[in-house]
Amino acid sequence: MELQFFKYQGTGNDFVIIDNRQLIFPKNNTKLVAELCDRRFGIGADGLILLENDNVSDFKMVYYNADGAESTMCGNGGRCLVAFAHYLGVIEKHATFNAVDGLHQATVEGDIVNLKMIDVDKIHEKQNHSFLDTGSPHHVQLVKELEKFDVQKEGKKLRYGLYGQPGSNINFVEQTSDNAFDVRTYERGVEGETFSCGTGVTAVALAMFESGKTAANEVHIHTIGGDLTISFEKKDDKYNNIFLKGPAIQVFKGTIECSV
Ligand SMILES: N[C@@H](CCC[C@H](N)C(=O)O)C(=O)O
Repeated sequence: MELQFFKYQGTGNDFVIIDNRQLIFPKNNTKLVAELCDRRFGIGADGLILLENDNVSDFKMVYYNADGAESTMCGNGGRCLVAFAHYLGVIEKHATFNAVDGLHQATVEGDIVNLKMIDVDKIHEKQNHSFLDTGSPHHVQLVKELEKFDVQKEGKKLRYGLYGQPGSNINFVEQTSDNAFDVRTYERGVEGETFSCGTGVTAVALAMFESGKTAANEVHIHTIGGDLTISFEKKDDKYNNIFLKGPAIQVFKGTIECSV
């Protein structure tokens, strides 16, 4: 079978995207998803996303990690899918779409996609880290000398050691100013460091606000792959109107022969 695909990246978090409105993609074929995401034997990506029709919104997002398993929400992937929907003409400037964690709204302006994330009502504050769910589970930990930090080794240890199954994504953070942080993320399902993680930087912004490290409700995050801005409101101990904003770019498109 010849499959048409598109490759997108959002601050270096990269995705294979497939227009599955005609339900052409074999959705239970974990091996195929992993092969397409393989950086040596496939197209190469941190994850694969299907754009599908939806009854109540502009489209539906189906997200798979690079290991081939369907997973929870992907913030950068959501932003890339909005850019793809815009490219296809499915949406104009505004979008409402359904994802595994519920309905999301987004706007597109040039290469910039601003995506509304789910509300967050619980942040677990521990001795040296926080844990919260921003659509996907995230461990947030401040470290010194982030640039030199062994994200792969320490991330893997915590991902399995502290969280077992189903595990968690692990974010290591260094504060750079009143309202800015550098972040490096170990992503479960990729089982390694990615260049950026959208639900991860969202978790960092909220955790840093909750613990008093910042008083700003617009936080700037620098990742290996680029810069993202997170804005939010806190009302009655609950975070709402959370937005994740940054670039989402089509890198290339093509076709690939695959056995299904
Ligand atoms: N890169 C994503 C997060 C993708 C999901 C994650 N790997 C998981 O399985 O929890 C993002 O931008 O949010």
